[in-house]
Amino acid sequence: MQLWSDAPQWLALNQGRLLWWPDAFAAQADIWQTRLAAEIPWQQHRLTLFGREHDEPRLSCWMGELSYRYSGKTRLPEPWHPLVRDIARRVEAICEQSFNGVLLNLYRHGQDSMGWHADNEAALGVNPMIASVSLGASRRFVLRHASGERKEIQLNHGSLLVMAGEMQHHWQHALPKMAASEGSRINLTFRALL
Ligand SMILES: O=C(O)CCC(=O)C(=O)O
Ligand SMILES: [Fe+2]
Repeated sequence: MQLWSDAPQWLALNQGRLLWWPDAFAAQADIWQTRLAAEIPWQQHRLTLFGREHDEPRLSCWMGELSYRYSGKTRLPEPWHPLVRDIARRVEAICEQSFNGVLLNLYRHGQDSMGWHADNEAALGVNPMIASVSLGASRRFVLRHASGERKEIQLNHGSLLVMAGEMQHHWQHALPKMAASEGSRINLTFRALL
């Protein structure tokens, strides 16, 4: 599924919906990427897989007003960075929804990734809206429904993707590994915690 347009459009999914706007922040994307790469306090977190600890294959930073518990760990929030707060306000205006936290991810190269998961923590509420801004290297975002149905979106520099409706109950998503030579990518996923 690859759609190009200069206006946001809602894509109806089986049990969920997506807002996809490839050019949402095309004009600001370069400067945002440069500043966030340099100014965010990026952290290397560890994850436990089959009883063994590993570095997560990306750097990240949880920012906002509340602690966030996911994957069995509690993350204390970094205070809002002024630029991230500015991006949040723009995303809120498009989504007509307010957000009180954002998970920032830094994929340093193509071998950094995120495995299959749903953003379904209880703290996000029943049918959360999650708004994702992508900066830098274009990466494949893959979705799979419980029935086996799959979708794929190429998350390009400056794009906005919003997941909404009941999709976190029925779909998982992932950012697969690619060639190591891929450039770096920053992703911001805005969330509203209860
Ligand atoms: O990097 C992405 O586009 C996906 C990030 C994601 O799914 C998450 O942070 O929960
Ligand atoms: Fe996610």
